[in-house]
Amino acid sequence: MTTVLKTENLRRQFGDLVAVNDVSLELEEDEITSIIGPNGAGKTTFYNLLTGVLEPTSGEIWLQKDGELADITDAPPHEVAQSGLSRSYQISNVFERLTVRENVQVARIAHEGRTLDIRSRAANDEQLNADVDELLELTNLADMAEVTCDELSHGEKRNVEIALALAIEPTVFLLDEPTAGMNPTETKEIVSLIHELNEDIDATFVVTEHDMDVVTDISDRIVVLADGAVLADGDPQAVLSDERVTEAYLGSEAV
Ligand SMILES: Nc1ncnc2c1ncn2[C@@H]1O[C@H](COP(=O)(O)OP(=O)(O)OP(=O)(O)O)[C@@H](O)[C@H]1O
Repeated sequence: MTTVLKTENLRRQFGDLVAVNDVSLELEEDEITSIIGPNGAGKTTFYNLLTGVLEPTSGEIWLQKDGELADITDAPPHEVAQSGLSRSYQISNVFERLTVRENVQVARIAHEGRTLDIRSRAANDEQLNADVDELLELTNLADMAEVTCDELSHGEKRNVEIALALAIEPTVFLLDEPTAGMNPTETKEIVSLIHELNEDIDATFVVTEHDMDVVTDISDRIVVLADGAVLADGDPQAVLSDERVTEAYLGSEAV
């Protein structure tokens, strides 16, 4: 097994409150890991640390790049993304007035713009179009490529957000509550898309999700955070039948 993302004693305090408490995790290539926990457990803070949105109080973050783990602890968000850690937000992040295709093109150009000069960009338009077509196919958006995003349903927009996150060719893909605000049909569709993507692309998925049916369906591994620390970690059945996990959720809202 190859470790693609590693945290070592990762900690974040807000004053005296320890939101993430010395979390050490190693995430393995090609696995879907769900990070769950009751409200206030530290999931969002942990994600914000991984993506460079927040600076850790202490500890380290390592991401696989070119076959080696690189220290990204102090990298700002754009550098973290450029290094291969991509995040799809639960809050809609698309340009409403652009078509689906244009949105994906913009994301792809923004990614390539960091690595190619203008002359080679122009020469690479064909490649760009091929890459965009592939991203649209992967995310089941080929049929609605020319539709402007303000005409899409909530579920369809989520697919666009996923396409945008995939445009940077991530090594690790963080999905932040992918089914939030979705109806049962949309939820089913996004779950099957996650399964398909896991087969089709070479990325490791990390998911935070409140819907436990979804968590059970998609996860190879579940990590439970409680009070900022890892309470349980491992095989979904074992973790979900762990009494400590049930207790952690007692008294908090249902997951
Ligand atoms: N910017 C902040 N300033 C102060 N306290 C914060 C801040 N952000 C988070 N916290 C606190 O840190 C703890 C962890 O919060 P966090 O949002 O990471 O949990 P969560 O697991 O994502 O919760 P939820 O499932 O409700 O979104 C909570 O006690 C929260 O109040």
